[in-house]
Amino acid sequence: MGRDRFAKQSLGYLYPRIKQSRILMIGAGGIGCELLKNLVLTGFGEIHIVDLDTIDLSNLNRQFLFRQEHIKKSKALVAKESAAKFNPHIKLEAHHANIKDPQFNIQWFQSFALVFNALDNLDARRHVNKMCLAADVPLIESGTTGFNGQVQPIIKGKTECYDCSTKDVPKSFPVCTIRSTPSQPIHCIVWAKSYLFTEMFGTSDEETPEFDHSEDNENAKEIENLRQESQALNNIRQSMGSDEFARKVFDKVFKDDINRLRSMEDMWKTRKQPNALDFDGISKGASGTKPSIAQQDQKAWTVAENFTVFSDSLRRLSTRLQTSQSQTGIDTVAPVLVFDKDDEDTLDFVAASANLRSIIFGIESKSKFDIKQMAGNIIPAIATTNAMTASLCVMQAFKVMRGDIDKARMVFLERSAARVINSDTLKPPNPNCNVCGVMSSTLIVDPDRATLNDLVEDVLKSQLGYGDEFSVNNEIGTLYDPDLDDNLSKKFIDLGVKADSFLTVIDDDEENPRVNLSLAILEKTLPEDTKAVHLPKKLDIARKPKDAPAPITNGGTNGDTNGHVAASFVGTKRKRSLEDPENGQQQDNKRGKIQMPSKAVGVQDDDLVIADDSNDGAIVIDD
Ligand SMILES: Nc1ncnc2c1ncn2[C@@H]1O[C@H](COP(=O)(O)OP(=O)(O)OP(=O)(O)O)[C@@H](O)[C@H]1O
Ligand SMILES: [Zn+2]
Repeated sequence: MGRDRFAKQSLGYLYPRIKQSRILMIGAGGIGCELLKNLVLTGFGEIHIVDLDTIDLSNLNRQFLFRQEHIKKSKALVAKESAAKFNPHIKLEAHHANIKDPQFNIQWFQSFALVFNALDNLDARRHVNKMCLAADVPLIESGTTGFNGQVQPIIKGKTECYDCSTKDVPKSFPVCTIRSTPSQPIHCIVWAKSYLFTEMFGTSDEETPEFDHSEDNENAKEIENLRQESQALNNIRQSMGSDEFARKVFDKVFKDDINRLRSMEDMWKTRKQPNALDFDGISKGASGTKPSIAQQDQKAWTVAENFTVFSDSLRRLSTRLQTSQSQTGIDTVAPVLVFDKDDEDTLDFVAASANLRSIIFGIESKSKFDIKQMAGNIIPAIATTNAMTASLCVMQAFKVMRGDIDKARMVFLERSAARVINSDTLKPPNPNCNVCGVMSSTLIVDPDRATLNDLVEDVLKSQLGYGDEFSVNNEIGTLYDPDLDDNLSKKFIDLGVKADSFLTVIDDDEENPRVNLSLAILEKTLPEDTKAVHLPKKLDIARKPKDAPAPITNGGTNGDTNGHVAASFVGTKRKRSLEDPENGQQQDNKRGKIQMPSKAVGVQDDDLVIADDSNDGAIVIDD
């Protein structure tokens, strides 16, 4: 019996098309492993897999294409090898890379019939959404969080895109709660992970996404105090490796800082006063406790046990940092350590430090296991949810491939609803969406000659008839508007506008503005006697609908919502959210104005100025 007999029977005329289709799957993690198995067994002819990560022990419980012997190997490559065994007739291609790498440009996306997202972060999702819109390739977006799952087919011009609705924000906490008045274990965990660990082993001037700066006026004093304390900790960091190091750190954060806080009497009128810890007393009591207590991760440790794990992990981390520092040349950037919930040394340090702080403030201590979940922002990933979601992705893909867009659905997996699987019709594109509610075109640019002025004068004003009120923006901010004409004479390359990047033209005409114009840069050497910037074909740009819903600002979507393709999971989130360094970089084209460093163009000596970066949202947890 042929292996494709049942597929042929159930898919009918679609089957030959599936067999000839070249498709792309991004992410080979929880959903990706299940999805790849489905795609291979369905018989898609050529499948490309992109994943930037390597296999971790913690993936093995649910990412069934991976085994113990694959740990530390490329997810994309191992997934390809494992899945190839299910169906030898399929051509599989693995890319161990970030989907944002320039090699994955619009032309490359255009070579696929369908794209599947099996990602875990907002930034990559938004990027793929944009690329699929630019390439006009249907995208099946998916995500899971615990028992919840969601699948969203996205088709340019016909359905909402990933960015048509606003997304959840990551949790952050007022600085004063973290620094002075913690009242929950999470406050102490954030302090240990984002403040103490970073000050000791990381780069201390990092912007901490878990700190809410939205009330910075009120918090200004707290922030100044925190800065002074950081400076003092930095001085202590210089004695890393000495016998006195553990005592110095301990006395600073668990005694001196606490005593200073205690002396601020007003603060404790309505709250329980914290109690400083005594190094010598605890150290004596901990003399019989072995560092192996750190392996007991299911129980809440005693003060002595926390002290032992704190001292031992401080020593382990110090040795690691000093070893890598000694192996680094003088000219290179000093190495730092980064918190990773799967890195035992960093987790031990954060768990013990957080618990010692909890003890000081009379807050319940947590087990290392619990702290791992909280510090890693984890809602446990559930294999069954991933498997069900992956199967729903394929079901929706069939509808898209048949051209039955009106039958395609946004599908939800939920625990709370009467039915586990629920669906909703796909909404039309939001006309005010900054990503898809736009006119798209390529812009052909001669990189040796093209200036911003060529775009503004020749193309936008002369050819397309824009008035005076409009701006030209890229991912970082505004390059041109009526009040910012300094960049006009600069070349695209000096402004960082490269091949395959995007420019957005926003019409600010008060009467009848055009929809946003998204220009994908295509570099080409053009004959000297032709214009250095031009459009490949004439554009007829629609005007913004007058009665459209309020514009989506995307303010506050600076964090990962993980599986959340729509607002239905608001309030929940999984890991990677706070660690993702690029969260939300592309969220708002108009967030800041940019003047390029003059060195690049040899005019004046301006520095890079990014102003008005005020759109980052935050959920504030009350004390
Ligand atoms: N920009 C990107 N380019 C390519 N792959 C990406 C990108 N961002 C995330 N991924 C991949 O998407 C996958 C998402 O899978 P999943 O949500 O199961 O995460 P995981 O890292 O495998 O597991 P967990 O985070 O639960 O330990 C990961 O394998 C991750 O490496
Ligand atoms: Zn959209």
